[in-house]
Amino acid sequence: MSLNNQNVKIRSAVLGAAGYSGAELCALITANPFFELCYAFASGGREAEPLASLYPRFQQQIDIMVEPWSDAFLDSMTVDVAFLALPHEASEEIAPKLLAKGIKVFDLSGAFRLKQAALYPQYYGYAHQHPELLSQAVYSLMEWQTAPLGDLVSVPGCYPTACSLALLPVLKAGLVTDDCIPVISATSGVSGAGRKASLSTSFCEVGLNAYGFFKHRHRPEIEQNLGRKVVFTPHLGNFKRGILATCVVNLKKGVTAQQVNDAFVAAYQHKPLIRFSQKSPNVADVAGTPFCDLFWQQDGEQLVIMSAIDNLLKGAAAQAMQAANVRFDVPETAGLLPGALV
Ligand SMILES: NC(=O)C1=CN([C@@H]2O[C@H](COP(=O)(O)OP(=O)(O)OC[C@H]3O[C@@H](n4cnc5c(N)ncnc54)[C@H](OP(=O)(O)O)[C@@H]3O)[C@@H](O)[C@H]2O)C=CC1
Ligand SMILES: CC(=O)N[C@@H](CCC(=O)OP(=O)(O)O)C(=O)O
Repeated sequence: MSLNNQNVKIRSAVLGAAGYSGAELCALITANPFFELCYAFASGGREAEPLASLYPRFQQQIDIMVEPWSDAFLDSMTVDVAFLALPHEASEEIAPKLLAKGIKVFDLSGAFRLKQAALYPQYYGYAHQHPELLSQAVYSLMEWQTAPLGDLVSVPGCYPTACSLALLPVLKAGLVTDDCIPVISATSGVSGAGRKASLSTSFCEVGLNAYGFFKHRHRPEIEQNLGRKVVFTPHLGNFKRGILATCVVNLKKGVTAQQVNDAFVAAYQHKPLIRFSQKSPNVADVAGTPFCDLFWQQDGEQLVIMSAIDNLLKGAAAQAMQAANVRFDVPETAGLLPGALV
């Protein structure tokens, strides 16, 4: 389906619009001349409310009601695409119903990211109810995606986006030793945990701590992307948005700085949402933007790669928008550049 015509807008719904990444999506769709935000939904458990009342920064910018979701909308709403910014299990339940209605689905949760259903109980804590969809879902790390996106698009996780964009250039270029297990430490801002209240993410509790040692659900996703084992340790930091990932690998003997540089240039020279930093990237410089900032330092056979993204944008909503732009054959950065609405 090609709709490269601003008069025929791609009719869109956002489920989970009351949450952090869903609200960002509402803003990006509104800013995109090729898409029309037709519906915004929250869970069934609340009253309809303007998005601008849930997020006052959208006053006089986005005029849409956030409605309580019910399956009745499956029959009444007319849209081309639904963006799901829902808990994993809710996405898993709702996505097949939308697909059955002929609606393209871009899912921001982890429900369809892993190819092996057997990993879901271990890393997500539940057995997958629709394993048949895992092979159909196309994973949209767009800088590396070459296959067509299809009807069910699984948008990468925030940490896997930061880490995979950092590591894939040198891995794909064959510069890393075969037995190297990349070591990744990544710190996320608190919006990574979503808008719902919880003690561990409340203002007085958050400092800087690691969590999820070896067991975090993003570990198998990163390993699936890289094709090798990793040691992945996420951290929670006391800032609102952004992820800074530090990735360490061993290079093959004799790999030069020029070869490393060339690998990054070859991978990203035509990728508009990747920026090379001149010094260690700072989450403050990517917050509110759809960019991934990369920086690397080499000492002999050791390479450290730093990656910074906004977890809610390049790590979620902007990446979904980027994929939807490509899926519907409109400019890849429509609605994303020059700046996201924040
Ligand atoms: N936050 C982040 O940095 C990132 C998040 N993601 C993923 O995106 C998804 C959303 O995350 P986030 O925005 O943080 O989450 P939030 O907790 O901020 O928002 C979740 C939204 O989903 C709605 N919802 C919850 N359950 C249901 C249901 N059963 N049916 C319909 N709607 C429901 C909520 O409605 P209500 O408000 O009424 O409760 C809310 O609007 C998650 O899967 C997350 O893993 C992906 C990348 C990064
Ligand atoms: C700080 C924080 O809690 N971050 C979340 C990850 C963000 C997220 O929602 O995960 P997805 O990218 O898979 O959707 C976590 O560690 O579970």
